[in-house]
Amino acid sequence: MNPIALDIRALAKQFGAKVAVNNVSLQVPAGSFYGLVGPNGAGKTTMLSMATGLLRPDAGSALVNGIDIWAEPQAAKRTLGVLADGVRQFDRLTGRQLVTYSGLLRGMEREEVARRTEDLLRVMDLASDGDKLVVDYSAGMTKKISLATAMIHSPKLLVLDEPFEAVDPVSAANIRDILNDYVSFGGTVIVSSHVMDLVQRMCTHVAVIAAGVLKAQGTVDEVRGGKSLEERFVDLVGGRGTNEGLSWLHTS
Ligand SMILES: Nc1ncnc2c1ncn2[C@@H]1O[C@H](COP(=O)(O)OP(=O)(O)OP(=O)(O)O)[C@@H](O)[C@H]1O
Repeated sequence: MNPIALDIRALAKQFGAKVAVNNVSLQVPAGSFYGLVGPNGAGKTTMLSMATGLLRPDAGSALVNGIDIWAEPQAAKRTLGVLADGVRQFDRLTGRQLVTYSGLLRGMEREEVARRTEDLLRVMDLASDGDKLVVDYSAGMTKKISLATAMIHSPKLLVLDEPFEAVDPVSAANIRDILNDYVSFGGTVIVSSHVMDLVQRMCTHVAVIAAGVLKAQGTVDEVRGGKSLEERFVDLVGGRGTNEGLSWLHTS
């Protein structure tokens, strides 16, 4: 097994004059539960999109389990499951059809796909909505069905952009259990999140990114250095604003 599940090497991306990701290198150890945190617009989605073959970088490369995602996309993607942020699903399919389609697309046997699809619908608490069109799903249901499509082929590495956003607490706890179990049996998970408390409790490692630049990476304990992750995060990304607030919003 490659000791580095995701090796991000000097990735860079600019949109017009805006530098979204500025020469970021990051090593995600195999078997880790890796959190990626940063303020809004920090470049997390852009970096993960480049590292998973969704967005072509201006410079740099990314190796998934030792395979260059842009040089050998098919081989690299075989070992990878991705929950992308804001990418549209084929939402005229039902949830059951979408997960099934995702498994068949990966070249899996139909019977195995059917078995895993039912398992995934059950653990995502979507069994009774499996025959509903995805376009009619709520935001949280869409997130959960997208997660199911990312997991059906049992990849070695799961890259999940904001997997808990819009998901109810019971479903989130179920998903956390599944991911913990997956990691304890050798899988690697990368999650981006804004919830510091969750990352501190759930992850073994964390990277902090702000304004396209990597500010810190390491084990959660190394990065937080005796403080809470939230306090450390505020230190690293420049602290809280000291503006005067919105006095016109005070109604009395
Ligand atoms: N397709 C695009 N065209 C132009 N600018 C873009 C594009 N995608 C991202 N950006 C810009 O790049 C920067 C990084 O955006 P990105 O979505 O990667 O941030 P993020 O860390 O995922 O933010 P959030 O936590 O709010 O989801 C932002 O300034 C954003 O406006």
